[in-house]
Amino acid sequence: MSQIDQVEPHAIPRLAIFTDFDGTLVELAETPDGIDVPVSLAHQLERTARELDSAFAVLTGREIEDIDKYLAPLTLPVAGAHGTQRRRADGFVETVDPAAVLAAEEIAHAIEPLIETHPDLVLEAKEGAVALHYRQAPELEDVCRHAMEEAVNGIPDFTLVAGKMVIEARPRSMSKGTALRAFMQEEPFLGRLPIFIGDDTTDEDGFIAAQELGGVGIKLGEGETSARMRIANVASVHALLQGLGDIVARDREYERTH
Ligand SMILES: O=P(O)(O)OC[C@H]1O[C@H](O[C@H]2O[C@H](CO)[C@@H](O)[C@H](O)[C@H]2O)[C@H](O)[C@@H](O)[C@@H]1O
Repeated sequence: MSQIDQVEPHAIPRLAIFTDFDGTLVELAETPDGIDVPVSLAHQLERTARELDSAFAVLTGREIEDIDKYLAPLTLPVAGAHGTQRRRADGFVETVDPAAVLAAEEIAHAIEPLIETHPDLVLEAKEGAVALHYRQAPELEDVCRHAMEEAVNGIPDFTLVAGKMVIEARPRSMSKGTALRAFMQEEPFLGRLPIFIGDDTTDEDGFIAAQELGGVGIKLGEGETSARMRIANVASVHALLQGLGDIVARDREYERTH
């Protein structure tokens, strides 16, 4: 037994951890499919989730099936497509609003001709959301914004959000904030203190929700934010998750042995 194991731990609040995916758990890449996801990531997240009694969820702009593909065989609670999709901790997948699915299809359809003209743009047609990426053609940012504005014009239930080299359309009523609040009303999140870690403007709703529920938002990198805390980079996020898991494990071990 090391010296630290003999020191009585301070009672830490029971935590619920929520994290963004791109730019937070994995480094950004030129294209959505180009990300490098180390095999060790799923192992690390599995361990952190286990220490937190599964009160660990990913809130992402990607679809749930995309996250599952990158973290297989791990299946976590996930809110996908900016809160449009949600898989609860008990594995139940909520039905996506059919009106949102149809509207997203309509928006994607309207953008297709632009992609044919500019093959460097990437269109992601998701269940209930649409992303138009211009990372490989930054000079087309305004063209993309105008095209997306026109595409959502006449769909009052949808709004646009600007992320990192991407313009996304999603239902107005859905966000990472609504998803975080929904998780927090359910086991095993209920009664815990929420922490949300993210890097982008699309994470702001999540920071605000976590903080309104008494928790903390942690912003990775620079830029204006509502988050009360900051973290430097993806490696630091991995270290933080590992460290929080270690603290909870140590508390549990201390209770077991004293
Ligand atoms: O909420 P997130 O998990 O951060 O997802 C936001 C979007 O991430 C992806 O796009 C971003 O990452 C790509 C890969 O690094 C990068 O090429 C792109 O420029 C970024 O915007 C994803 O493709 C989108 O569907 C997510 O909404």
